[in-house]
Amino acid sequence: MVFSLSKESQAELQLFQNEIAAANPSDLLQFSANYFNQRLEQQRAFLKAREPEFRAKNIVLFPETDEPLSRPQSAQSQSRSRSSVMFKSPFVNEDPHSNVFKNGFDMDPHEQDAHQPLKEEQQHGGEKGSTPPLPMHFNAQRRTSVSGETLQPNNFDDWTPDHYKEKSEQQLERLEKSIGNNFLFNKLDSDSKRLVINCLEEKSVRNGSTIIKQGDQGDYFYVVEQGTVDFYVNDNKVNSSGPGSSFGELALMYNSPRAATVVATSDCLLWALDRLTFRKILLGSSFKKRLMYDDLLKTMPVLKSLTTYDRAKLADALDTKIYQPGETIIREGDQGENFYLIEYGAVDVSKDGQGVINKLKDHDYFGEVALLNDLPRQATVTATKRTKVATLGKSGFQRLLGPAVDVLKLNDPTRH
Ligand SMILES: Nc1ncnc2c1ncn2[C@@H]1O[C@@H]2COP(=O)(O)O[C@H]2[C@H]1O
Ligand SMILES: Nc1ncnc2c1ncn2[C@@H]1O[C@@H]2COP(=O)(O)O[C@H]2[C@H]1O
Repeated sequence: MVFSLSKESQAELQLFQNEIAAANPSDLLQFSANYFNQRLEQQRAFLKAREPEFRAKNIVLFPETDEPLSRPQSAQSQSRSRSSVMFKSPFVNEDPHSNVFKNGFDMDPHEQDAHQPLKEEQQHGGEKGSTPPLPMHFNAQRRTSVSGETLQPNNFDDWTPDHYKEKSEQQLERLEKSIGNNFLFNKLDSDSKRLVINCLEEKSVRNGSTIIKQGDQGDYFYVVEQGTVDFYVNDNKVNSSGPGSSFGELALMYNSPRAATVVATSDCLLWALDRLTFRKILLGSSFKKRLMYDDLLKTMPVLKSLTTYDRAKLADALDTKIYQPGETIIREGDQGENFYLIEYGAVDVSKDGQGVINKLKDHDYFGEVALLNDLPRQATVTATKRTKVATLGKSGFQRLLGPAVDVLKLNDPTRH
């Protein structure tokens, strides 16, 4: 029998396949569970924000149940159900998701599932301003995980719906022009993009005013539509940026104080996104790489001197590769293109005529000698176990390692 899937289902499956191809998960079931949980939570967040609109059309998205999901729970039952939705992987280090959510971000466990991988653009949104079509047999309240607790609508109790305001056609047009192609939005599916756009708040800022003060708590993430801003760290100007750029993500990502002061250097038109929407929607998509690599970069001794900002920029430029035992990663004499950070695994470093001269493992690095000295590869590097590496291209190596380059030079194994 031949099954014919709807276009929507085919698109969904294609996106899912893309995610698998990109992440190459070692634990496929874990990955799939997290992925679809995330999809469902996104859909729910989107619908929750638009609930009044649906109600006006007599569509009940979140019907009352006999056993209200929002009832207060005993501490014991809470902790039981929380742990059951965490989808703990038996492969810990090898699960790409375990790195994303190893509590390194001080996240509420309720928030964690929201940051699993997202998918590329999906084409099933309704027209602008109209109620999006619902799948047949749609039930927004449907359970999503073993206990369902993480994804219940009441998890959005702290969601501030007053931030959600349908944008006018004119505002949408402006947004599309100024930030529609921004990397922040490229990775969002149409529902999430719409949700984020409708949660943006327009802010006009006068030339010379301070938008963010270093050390303050983070409340909003900003995208610049018009104007320019300067960034100061400890009163030293470190950066400036203009239309289409964004700032203010670090404090929201890491729950840390603002890392810089941001001052308008002309009259500015900004779009501000509240912390919770940022964390629920943007963090797991647009900033996915930062989450993925944060643990690795924070624990690598050679990168100790980098600031949070440096690490974030570095993470943006990294890619993941997995090598099987016996696979050659670098061949002696070749031209150097990448620098490698070992997330987990083991490699042998060998030289023609000398055999194995070094062994490297988790959180070590290699491939720097050719890039630092503009030389051919000085040794062959071969995986001896399944090895996951983060790679950094030559131009990123030269731009993004900052003070870590001095440490690499000092430790150059060919120096003596
Ligand atoms: N060199 C820099 N160091 C720290 N923050 C910077 C730098 N350049 C730009 N920024 C931005 O300034 C923002 C200040 O607030 P956040 O720390 O939330 O996020 C910060 C970054 O988005
Ligand atoms: N003793 C060593 N001699 C040369 N390369 C080494 C040695 N130990 C580790 N390596 C790594 O092996 C890598 C091979 O490629 P590169 O020469 O770019 O950079 C080299 C170093 O990162």
